[in-house]
Amino acid sequence: MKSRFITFEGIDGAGKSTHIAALTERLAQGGAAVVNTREPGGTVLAETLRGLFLHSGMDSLTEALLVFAGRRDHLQRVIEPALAAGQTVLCDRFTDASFAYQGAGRGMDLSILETLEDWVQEGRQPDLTLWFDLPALMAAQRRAAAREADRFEQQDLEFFERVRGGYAERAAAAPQRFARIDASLSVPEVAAQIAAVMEARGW
Ligand SMILES: Nc1ncnc2c1ncn2[C@@H]1O[C@H](COP(=O)(O)OP(=O)(O)O)[C@@H](O)[C@H]1O
Ligand SMILES: Cc1cn([C@H]2C[C@H](O)[C@@H](COP(=O)(O)OP(=O)(O)O)O2)c(=O)[nH]c1=O
Repeated sequence: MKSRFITFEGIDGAGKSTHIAALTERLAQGGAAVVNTREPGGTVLAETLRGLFLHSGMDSLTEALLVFAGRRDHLQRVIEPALAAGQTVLCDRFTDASFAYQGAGRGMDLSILETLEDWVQEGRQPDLTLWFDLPALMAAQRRAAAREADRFEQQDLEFFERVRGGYAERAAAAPQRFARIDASLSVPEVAAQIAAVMEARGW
């Protein structure tokens, strides 16, 4: 079976988790072997780094080094073996998040992130990135209703609008890979957009 690497991106509270579950079921019904994973995290080592990343204060370069170290381990131990076995990998966040959060959000030099991306991924890119786009205010309202904020989620609306802009830049630079989903709509409407993207690819 043909492997597929699909990533889910967007600001916190955009609806990624909600739709990963639904897409997993849809793909599994179609006979795909689906691997669900996430970043930061996805391996024992990377989950340890995730704990540090989410809960300790640090500068943006340190954040990027931690998250790309975890990504390397995640690629080697989980993502590449699954793709080699013809499986479908659904990953909640990947490198676009580093460009959006550390780059656009925290102002880190994008050329350093590009270098890390080249070193760590050795050319590997997602086959499809579903970008859940919605205004920062709406995402904050959904988060507030749902859960307690972690270190990143406590940032202000301006930060999340910058992150959103970072995703928009990545999407413009890779229009074949990215599909923008209007995440401000209802859950069924968002699900319909995702289904249309998948159908357009024959998936
Ligand atoms: N389209 C939607 N409309 C309204 N609420 C939504 C929608 N999608 C998700 N939610 C709710 O918003 C909150 C954040 O969604 P979640 O899927 O956890 O986002 P993420 O994984 O992107 O942070 C959850 O309480 C979820 O039930
Ligand atoms: C993958 C990645 C995530 N992050 C941030 C985005 C999120 O705020 C946080 C991950 O938290 P997580 O709880 O996984 O996100 P979500 O709210 O979508 O469930 O880490 C980065 O800053 N850089 C990265 O490279």
